[in-house]
Amino acid sequence: MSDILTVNNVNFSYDDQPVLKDISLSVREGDFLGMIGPNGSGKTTLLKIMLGLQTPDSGTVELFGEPARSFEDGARLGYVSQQSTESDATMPVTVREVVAMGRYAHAGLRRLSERDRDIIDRSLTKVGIADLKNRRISRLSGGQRQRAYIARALASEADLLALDEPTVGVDANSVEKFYQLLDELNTDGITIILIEHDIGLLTEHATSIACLDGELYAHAETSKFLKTDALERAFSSARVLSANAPAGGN
Ligand SMILES: Nc1ncnc2c1ncn2[C@@H]1O[C@H](COP(=O)(O)OP(=O)(O)OP(=O)(O)O)[C@@H](O)[C@H]1O
Repeated sequence: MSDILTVNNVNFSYDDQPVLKDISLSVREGDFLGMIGPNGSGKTTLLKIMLGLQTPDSGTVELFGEPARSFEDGARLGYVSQQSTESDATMPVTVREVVAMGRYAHAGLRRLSERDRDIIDRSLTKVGIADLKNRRISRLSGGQRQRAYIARALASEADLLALDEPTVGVDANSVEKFYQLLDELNTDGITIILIEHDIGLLTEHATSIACLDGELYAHAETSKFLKTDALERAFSSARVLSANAPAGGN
């Protein structure tokens, strides 16, 4: 399998506050990469840089062989950001309309075709919320809403799905079902990058794990990662880049 995303020597600061230091890693087609690290360790920032949504101070990122910042085929990417930051969560649109937005990445301004509508319906069914399609997105639970955003990515026929702590506030039973869905999508060939604080879930589902706290402590296949001391170092040591970094915040 070839690399679809490469990060080379990336550094990033917010104002004068260093957040990422000399990060290099690659993601191969078909990977299920889990990213873990303490609060405020730079995971969300790195994910945004990987997707070309934020520009590093130095270093390069290539997405599907192109510089990530100028990558234009948004339909190939599905990004499910932290729940609170989704702006359409409060808009008066139905679940089906949100999912249809993924299809407009292909259809542009033309009317949706029979095939487009079929793909939208299949995406809703795949994530298990077909029965909620006429409900307003704002009336869904957090877990249901995350599924709607994944359906939107499926409708755009994304090759890469990036999720930032998608199951925060979701009950344990639904978390397990959610991860089963991710496993299925990964088996279907979709590459997944996911930020998750639960190492147990990553051990069970991710094919590789990256641990960071400003710098990258380790990135390896899951079984090899578990033999490293990366988690211990990242979660027990003082902050590498700044002892005063505030926790959390996005
Ligand atoms: N827009 C911003 N402006 C200034 N500082 C920011 C901004 N966004 C994040 N930060 C800071 O950058 C650091 C890394 O934040 P980031 O959200 O990438 O970490 P994270 O590992 O995803 O955290 P969490 O696990 O808490 O979600 C934190 O110290 C955070 O306070």
